Amino acid sequence: RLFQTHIDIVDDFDQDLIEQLLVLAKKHDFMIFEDRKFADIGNTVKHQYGNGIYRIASWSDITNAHGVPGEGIITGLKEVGLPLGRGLLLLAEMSSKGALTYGEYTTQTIEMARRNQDFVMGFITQRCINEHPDEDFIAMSPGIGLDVTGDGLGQQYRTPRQVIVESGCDLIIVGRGIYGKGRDVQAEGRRYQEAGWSAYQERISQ
Ligand SMILES: O=C(O)c1cc(=O)[nH]c(=O)n1[C@@H]1O[C@H](COP(=O)(O)O)[C@@H](O)[C@H]1O
Repeated sequence: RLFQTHIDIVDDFDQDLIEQLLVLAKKHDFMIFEDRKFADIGNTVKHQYGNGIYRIASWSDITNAHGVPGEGIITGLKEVGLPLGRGLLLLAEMSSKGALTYGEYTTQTIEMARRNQDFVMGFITQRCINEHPDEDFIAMSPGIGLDVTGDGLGQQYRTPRQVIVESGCDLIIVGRGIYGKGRDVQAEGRRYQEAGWSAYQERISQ
């Protein structure tokens, strides 16, 4: 299980929040994924990842980055994250309408990951990326919804079955489908977990 954070939108952030999060992660056995989407040159992201108020690398097991600045972004993040045993996801394909993450951009992003397998563990993607028998990049997919197909701000939703069975992804990332306005968080959490698990079982039984 994975808990995704956007730490920079917490209004009352302090170090105690991190301490509490780490206690919960241990108690309930989940990993933490700060969805920071780094996108700057290696030297800058190195500091954004390791320093500042949030010190993301000190508590987040996984983070993610765009390939747009070139491979230096991975090298910079790796300098900080590898000694701490962290992992990186590259954004190969985004879920939003009109996203520019396709074609040659996506191809080159995947090649960057292949050259950095000591640190890049997978992708944010809408489909399975693995092509070679020895590749085991994890494919994590946001844009998951059982009840709606969009949010009016460009987000596009597919069902767990479409993403896991039809597109071969491994993990679904669900936000407002679980905690959206008026939703019963526990019931929705179970509903999405069950939908994801049954889709996964269908895929591996094929
Ligand atoms: O990197 C991400 O997690 C991400 C990539 C992407 O292409 N699309 C996308 O929606 N996300 C994130 O996934 C989550 C989706 O939230 P909901 O649309 O509420 O389910 C948000 O935290 C987004 O920032």
